[in-house]
Amino acid sequence: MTAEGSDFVVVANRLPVDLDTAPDGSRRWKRSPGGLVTALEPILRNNNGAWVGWPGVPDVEVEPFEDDGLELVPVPLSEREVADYYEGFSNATLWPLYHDVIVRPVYDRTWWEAYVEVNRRFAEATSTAAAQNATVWIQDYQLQLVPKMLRMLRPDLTIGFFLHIPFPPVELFMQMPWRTEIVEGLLGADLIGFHLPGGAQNFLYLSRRLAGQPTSRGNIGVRSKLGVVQVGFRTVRVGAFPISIDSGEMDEKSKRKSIRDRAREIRAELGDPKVIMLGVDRLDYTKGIDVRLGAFHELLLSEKVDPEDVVMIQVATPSRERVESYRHMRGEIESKVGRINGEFGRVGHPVVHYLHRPIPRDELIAYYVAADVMLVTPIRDGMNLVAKEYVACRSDLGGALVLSEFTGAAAELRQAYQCNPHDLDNVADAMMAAIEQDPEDGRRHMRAMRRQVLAHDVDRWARSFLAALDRTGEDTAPTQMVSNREIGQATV
Ligand SMILES: O=P(O)(O)OC[C@H]1O[C@H](O[C@H]2O[C@H](CO)[C@@H](O)[C@H](O)[C@H]2O)[C@H](O)[C@@H](O)[C@@H]1O
Ligand SMILES: Cc1cn([C@@H]2O[C@H](COP(=O)(O)OP(=O)(O)O)[C@@H](O)[C@H]2O)c(=O)[nH]c1=O
Repeated sequence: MTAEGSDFVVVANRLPVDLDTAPDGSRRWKRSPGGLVTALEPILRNNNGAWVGWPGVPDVEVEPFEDDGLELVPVPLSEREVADYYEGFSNATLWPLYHDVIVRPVYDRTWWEAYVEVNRRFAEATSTAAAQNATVWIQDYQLQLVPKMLRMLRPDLTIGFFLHIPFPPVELFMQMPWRTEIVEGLLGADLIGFHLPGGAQNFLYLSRRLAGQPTSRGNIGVRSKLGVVQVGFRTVRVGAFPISIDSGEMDEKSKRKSIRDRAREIRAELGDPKVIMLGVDRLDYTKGIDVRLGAFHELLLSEKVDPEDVVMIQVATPSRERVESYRHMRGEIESKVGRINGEFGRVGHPVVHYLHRPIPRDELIAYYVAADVMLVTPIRDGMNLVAKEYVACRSDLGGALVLSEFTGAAAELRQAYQCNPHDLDNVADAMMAAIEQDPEDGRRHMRAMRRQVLAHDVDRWARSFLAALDRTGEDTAPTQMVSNREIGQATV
């Protein structure tokens, strides 16, 4: 970053590095492996870029610093703010509300006040980091007020916002006591991106309804046919840009001899079962880990699968452990695993292998290569990158993907064994179909899914969003608009 600031700034709840504490108490920065970092890093480097975010631990004051050509701007959070803004409003209010109210959202004024205060701090840090006329890209539900706050501080900036989780329909969003503030906060951006056209369409409707702004008519497309909200003299674009992974890198890594050897070793360690089923998730109630365990249990009880032939590995990375609903769910899942193993396991041969820790990247790829059936059964998920990673790792065209219809990925991976996670029989049937798939059909399905994932990688996602953001300043032909007056004030 020059004294004048950076020309391209990414703003996210977390920095691309976390401040890690070693056992001896010393601290060092540890790079996060996430797809967002991989996608944006080259763009940031080539554009004199900066990243504004929280260092991942409370109560640390760190000055902005350069990391490998990238300017990092830490936003400190106190212990109280982590509790109220991150664990509270972000993950016990917004997260459940935006994921179909799977658990009941908590609406707490103190949390809301912390959310406003932290969003303001992010907006101020970004305002300082950005050069004149810079492009700023704000990420996700933790920072929905930043677009408006930042526009007030810096009207010269081009501002994009991307939501990584679903955007709920009016029937659910109207629960939110601060619903108008959130919609107006987002409308500070020039372009607002969602994974799916449905989320974008929900937002257009709520802009009309809550902010009283006229919006475009007609359906929003995928990376095309953007919607429009007219906010005074400003035109805000709304679009669908499904995120993806670095599929080329995953594909390349999965072909390495070391990974393939490790995959064989994993199968041997499991006692060479006929079928390995795999789940890889953060331990989150949205992910439907309980659903797949329940369906597997039914298949064992009905003797449709033999515990001598089929094993399941469930990786469940610790997540948001101080939030009550996460603690509760952990207990439920672990007792279900215990019950299945108690009923169907043998000494030294559990049927469900449960790992409650993060798995390093290369080991994860070896799991994907080893797994005959990948289980992705969320009740609701913005995208689900794990489903795409599995497909990217199957250059052998082996394996089968069981995929919930309620993930963003389901819109692209049509050849998966799709299922309704609310219908246990349907999930069990999809699991059976995947276990018993005809190898030639399996190869055909996998080939089609790989074509989709390899052609639409995370780089394409970032570029398509940024190209659309770049065009927001251009004059376009007038769009047919609809205002609140025309639709009337519908009730929830
Ligand atoms: O930062 P945490 O609280 O530990 O949570 C991790 C991230 O979880 C969420 O991921 C979402 O984004 C993915 C990529 O777009 C998408 O595939 C997935 O469906 C979403 O759940 C969250 O949105 C991130 O902000 C968190 O950092
Ligand atoms: C369990 C586990 C996961 N990963 C990596 O994390 C992301 C998860 O992304 P997804 O969209 O599926 O879901 P959330 O963002 O968590 O809601 C994916 O890239 C996984 O490979 C990991 O690296 N290590 C793990 O143990």
